[in-house]
Amino acid sequence: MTTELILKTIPKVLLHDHLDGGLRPQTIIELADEIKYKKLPTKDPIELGEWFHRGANKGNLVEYLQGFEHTTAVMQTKESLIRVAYEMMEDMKKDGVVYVETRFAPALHLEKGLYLEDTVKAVLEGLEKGKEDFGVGYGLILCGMRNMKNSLEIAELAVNFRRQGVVGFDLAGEEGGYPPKKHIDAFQFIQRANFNITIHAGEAFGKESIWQAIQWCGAHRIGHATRLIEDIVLDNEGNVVAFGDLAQYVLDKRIPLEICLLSNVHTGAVDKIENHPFGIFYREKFRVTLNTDDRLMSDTTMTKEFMTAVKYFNLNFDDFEKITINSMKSAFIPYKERLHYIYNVIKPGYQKMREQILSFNNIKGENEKVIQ
Ligand SMILES: O=c1[nH]cnc2c1ncn2[C@H]1C[C@H](O)[C@@H](CO)O1
Ligand SMILES: [Zn+2]
Repeated sequence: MTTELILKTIPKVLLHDHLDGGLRPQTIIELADEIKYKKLPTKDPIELGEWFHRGANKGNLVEYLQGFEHTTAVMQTKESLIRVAYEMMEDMKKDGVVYVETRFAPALHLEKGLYLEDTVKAVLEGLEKGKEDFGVGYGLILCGMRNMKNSLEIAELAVNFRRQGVVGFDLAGEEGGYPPKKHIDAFQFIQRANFNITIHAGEAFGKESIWQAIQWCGAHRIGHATRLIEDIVLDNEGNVVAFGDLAQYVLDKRIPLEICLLSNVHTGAVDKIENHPFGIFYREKFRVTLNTDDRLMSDTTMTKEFMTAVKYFNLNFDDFEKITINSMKSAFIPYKERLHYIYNVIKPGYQKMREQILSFNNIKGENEKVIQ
C-alpha cells in the first residue's frame, strides 16, 4: 500500500473547487466540437490538459485566469452544464472525496441565451444525478465576479436557491483593483438573509483584502488567505513572535481558511511551495482546510494536494484526519449534516484505514512502512 493510495482512499472534504476550473480535457474537446468552438489549440486531451496548465502556471493571477475563457465558452448550454457537474462528481468519487462544495459564476454562462436561473438549475441537476450515482455529498456556491456589477443579483440568486442545494455566495476573479468592499450591497443582502459567505482574499492582494472580506463583508470563510502571513511577525527561524490584530482575530474566531497549495504557486501567491505559510498556519492552529481550487489549470486533485502536504509540510495520517474534520466543521451545510459526515463517514473511514495500515506495517519490514 503506497502513501498515495492511502491518501486517495481516506475520506476527504473539498470546500474550494471551481466547476469551470475542473473540466476533463476530453470533455472540453467534445463540447467544443458540438458547438464548433475553434479556439482550442489541440484535440489531443493530454496535450490540451498540459496546455491549460502551462497557461495557468505563469506566476500571476491575471494570466492564470485566462484559461477560463475556454472552459466557460463550452459551458453555455443546459446539457453541457449538467454534464460538467455530473462528471465532476464522478471525479470526486475517484479521488475519495465524500463531500464537495463546488462553485461557479452564473453570469459567465449566458452567452447562448440561458438565464441566470437556468444555469443554476442545470448545475444542480448534474450534481444531484452525480450524488445519486456516486454517493458524494455536495453544496453549490455561486460566485459574483469582482470585475462585474451584478453581484447583488447573484447574491439574490444564491438565496433563492438555498433550499435546492446552493449553500453560499463567493466573490471571485482578479483581486488587485477590485476590493470586496465594492460589492458590499451583495454581502449585506446575504447577511440579512442569514446565509453563507466565502470570499477569495489574500491571494493576489495583501492582508487588507482579508480584513475587508471579514470586517466589511462578513465573510464566514476566506478563500486562500495566503497573505494573512503579512499580519504575523516571524523570527529568522520562522517562529512566530507576534500576531497582528487581524491574524489574532482569524485564529480566535476559528475562521476557516480555504488553502490551495498548488494553485498558489501557479498564481504567484507564493514563489515556491516551501515558502507557503500553510505550515505556520497549521502549526499555530488556525482552522486550515486543504483544497484544489482549479483541478484542470493546476493539474491537481485532493490526493495530490495531500501528497504535497506530506512532502513539504510533513503532515501525517492524524493531521489529515484533523484537517478533514476542520473542513467538515467549516462546510456550509446544516450543523446536523456536518455531524453526520464527521461521525458516520470521516472518523470511521480514518479508523478503518488506520487498522489496515497497522496490519500492513506489521507484515512489512521497517523500510517499507507507510505513513501513520
Ligand atoms: O484562484 C482564483 N482566484 C480568483 N478567481 C478565480 C480563481 N480560480 C478561478 N477563479 C474565477 C474564474 C472562474 O471563471 C470563476 C468562477 O468559478 O472564478
Ligand atoms: Zn478559487
